Amino acid sequence: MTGTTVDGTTTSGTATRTVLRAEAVSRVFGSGAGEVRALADVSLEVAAGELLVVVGPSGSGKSTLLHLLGGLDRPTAGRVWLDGSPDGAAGARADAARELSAMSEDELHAVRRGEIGFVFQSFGLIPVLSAAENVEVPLRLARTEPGDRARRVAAALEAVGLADHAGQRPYELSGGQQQRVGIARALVDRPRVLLADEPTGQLDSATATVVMDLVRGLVHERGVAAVVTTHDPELVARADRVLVLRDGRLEPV
Ligand SMILES: Nc1ncnc2c1ncn2[C@@H]1O[C@H](COP(=O)(O)OP(=O)(O)OP(=O)(O)O)[C@@H](O)[C@H]1O
Repeated sequence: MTGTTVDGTTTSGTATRTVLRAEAVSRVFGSGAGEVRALADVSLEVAAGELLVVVGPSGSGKSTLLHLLGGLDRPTAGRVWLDGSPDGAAGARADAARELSAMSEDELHAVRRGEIGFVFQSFGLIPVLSAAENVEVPLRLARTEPGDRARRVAAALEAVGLADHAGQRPYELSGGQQQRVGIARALVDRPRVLLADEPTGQLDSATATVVMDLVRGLVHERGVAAVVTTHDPELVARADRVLVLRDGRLEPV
């Protein structure tokens, strides 16, 4: 299994690098009368440095899509690829693509830990740990050397404007600050993909805008392929591209 990336091209012809790709992905929960088709035939691509925002009403399948893209769940049909296309489309090299949806649990675990950063609506911080210790968690799991860990945690907190709050615990921080810790934690191990499920859902609209601007800046600066779901129409303006989900299907753009 290679870690090589792929060079593709967008429809506009600008050279980009596709990092994440879903091909005709469907997810059905339950069976018989209780069957729920949460996603139906969804295809998308996300490029390095691109902020893709997915909007849609409650129950339209946004979380389900993010779970499939992040290898937290497997599609009932269709495939999810990291690093481009399986068939050489758009200039991609076939041998560079890795099918997330076909990986073993161990492989998925390694990919999730090393290549994908997750941000959650409820922040997901560990209450007894300081901001710095929370950010450090992925580096500890990756067995990063302590000196390097300290440097990278400091840089990540600096990047989200929280250098002066490193020692504070989550309950001593505002909601917006807690989510900035969540973003620092998601990015500290330099993932190539960032997946954020309603990251501003618990924030007031002014704070939500600040947090989304921060995500946008970091995604562009670091060349991360990002997918963010939201209900908030204000945040759509921050997207490089917007997809609309309705009843598990992508609406035509
Ligand atoms: N584990 C599950 N078992 C059964 N049904 C599920 C499961 N997860 C999601 N669903 C159903 O799939 C559909 C899509 O749910 P999903 O959580 O993806 O929507 P969403 O767009 O993220 O909603 P929200 O904006 O309210 O978070 C819903 O009908 C939901 O009830």
